[in-house]
Amino acid sequence: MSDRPSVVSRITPAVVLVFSGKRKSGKDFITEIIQKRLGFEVCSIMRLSGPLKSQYAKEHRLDADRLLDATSYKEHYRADMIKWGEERRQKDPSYFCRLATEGMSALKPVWIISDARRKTDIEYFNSFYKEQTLLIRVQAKESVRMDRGWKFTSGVDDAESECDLDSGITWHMIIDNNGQEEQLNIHLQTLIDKINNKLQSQDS
Ligand SMILES: Nc1ncnc2c1ncn2[C@@H]1O[C@H](COP(=O)(O)OP(=O)(O)OP(=O)(O)O)[C@@H](O)[C@H]1O
Repeated sequence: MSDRPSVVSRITPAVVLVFSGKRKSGKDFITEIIQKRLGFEVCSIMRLSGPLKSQYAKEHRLDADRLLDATSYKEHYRADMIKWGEERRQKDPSYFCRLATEGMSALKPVWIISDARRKTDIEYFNSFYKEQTLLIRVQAKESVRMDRGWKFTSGVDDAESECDLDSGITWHMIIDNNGQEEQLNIHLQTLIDKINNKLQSQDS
C-alpha cells in the first residue's frame, strides 16, 4: 500500500485488535466488554463505518447529525452515500482505515477496529502494524443471530461487504458467541492476557 497513515496515527499503537463477524454475531457487545476491562484511557474503539457518513456529509455540505439518525433525511441520501463510499474505496482501498484511525483516539495504546469487512482492511493493518495486529473473528449460529434481530436481507447479507472475510483469512482467534457466558469469558480472558503481555513487552 502506498499511502502512509496520517501524522497522528503514525504514533504506533501497542496492540491493534481487528474484529470481523457477521451481522449480529456480537462484535459491538464483545469489543465494548474488552474496552471496559482494559479501561477507557488505554483502549479506543474505532469503527471503519464511522467516517463514511461524516466524510460524505462534509464533502456534500450536509448535516452529519441528521445523516446519522434514523430520519427520512438519511434515507434520502443512503443510496448515494453507499455509491460514493464504494467509489472512494475503489480509488483508494485504505481511505476509510486511515480516516478511522486518525484523531485523538489514536493516541491510546490499544486500538480496537470493531468492523473489518474487506480483505483490503486486513491488508491495511497487516501492512502498517503487522507486529501489533491480532485478527479476531466473532461467530454465532444463524439461529442465535436471528434471536438477536438478524433477518437475511438480500443485497446486504450476500454483498461483498458481508462476505469478503468469510474465507481466505488466518484468524489469530475465533470467538464463538452463542450466548454461553462461561465459554465467552474464557475466550475474553485469553485475549486480555495476550493484550497485557504485548503491553508489558512494550514497557520493558
Ligand atoms: N454474548 C451475548 N450475551 C447477551 N447478548 C448478546 C451477546 N452477544 C450479543 N448480544 C446482543 O445481541 C445484539 C447484537 O449484538 P451486536 O450489536 O454486538 O452485534 P454486531 O455483530 O455488532 O451487529 P451488527 O454487525 O449488526 O452491528 C445486541 O443487542 C447485543 O447486546
